[in-house]
Amino acid sequence: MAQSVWGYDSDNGPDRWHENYPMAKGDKQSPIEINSKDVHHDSSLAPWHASYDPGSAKTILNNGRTCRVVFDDSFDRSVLRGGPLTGAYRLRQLHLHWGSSDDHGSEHVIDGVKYAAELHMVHWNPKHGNFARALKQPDGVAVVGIFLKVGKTPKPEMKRILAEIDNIKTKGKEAPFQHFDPSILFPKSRDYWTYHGSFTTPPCEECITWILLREPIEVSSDQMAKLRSLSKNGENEPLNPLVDNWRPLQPVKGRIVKASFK
Ligand SMILES: NS(=O)(=O)c1ccc(NCc2ccco2)cc1
Ligand SMILES: [Zn+2]
Repeated sequence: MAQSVWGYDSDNGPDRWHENYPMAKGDKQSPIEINSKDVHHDSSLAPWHASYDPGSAKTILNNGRTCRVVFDDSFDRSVLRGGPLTGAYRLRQLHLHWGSSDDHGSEHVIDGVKYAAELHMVHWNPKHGNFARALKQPDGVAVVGIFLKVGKTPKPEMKRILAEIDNIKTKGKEAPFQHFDPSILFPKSRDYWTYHGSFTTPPCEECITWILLREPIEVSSDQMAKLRSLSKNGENEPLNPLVDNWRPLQPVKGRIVKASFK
């Protein structure tokens, strides 16, 4: 019987990840709840800057666990700098986590508020040579997290990603996705929280400097429904909707969350 690959179902979900990925029980795991009363305003925190080359966008895929856009990270082509980071981190991919309804789906929770989805832009530190080595370092990876809040108006900048979903409905499907600058997805404000944590999926390595944007972007309920039309299953398998691909909250274990704003 093939070992059940990790996922979000009862037999392979977050409570069992530690069986194959021991880091899942570490003391710097993500996501966490951000409680504004416990946050430290750090006036020394610099603003962060993304300079992304739209030509670095390559493909969009459904891996059965999320929808992911992949970028060319073979040189410093699309990079994130500043904020809590030292040096330029290369953009490797972006993906999302979402719920089965609009009232939940984000991984991080802010003062008890769960958003409908959370978008992650994953960057790695080239001083470590490659992504595989970077994920073994505490300063190896930086993820910008953007919350998606359901409102009356659709987010136009999400339309290209959502339009591509019809071509990647089932697990393993991939399509070209070019000429895309993901910084169009950023909200107006650059305010952020930052803390040290982990991948929110296996291998759960504690290599991430999280940069969570305070201002959510607004999407429509129809746009969320489009995201939920993705399937976990492969083309000729029974329908298994790709929803609720979020990890539950993990223990903060004394970590300090810093805010760039008062
Ligand atoms: N949700 S997330 O932003 O923390 C995140 C980001 C990237 C990975 N990558 C997983 C991986 C590690 C080695 C190969 O592939 C996993 C999770
Ligand atoms: Zn993620």
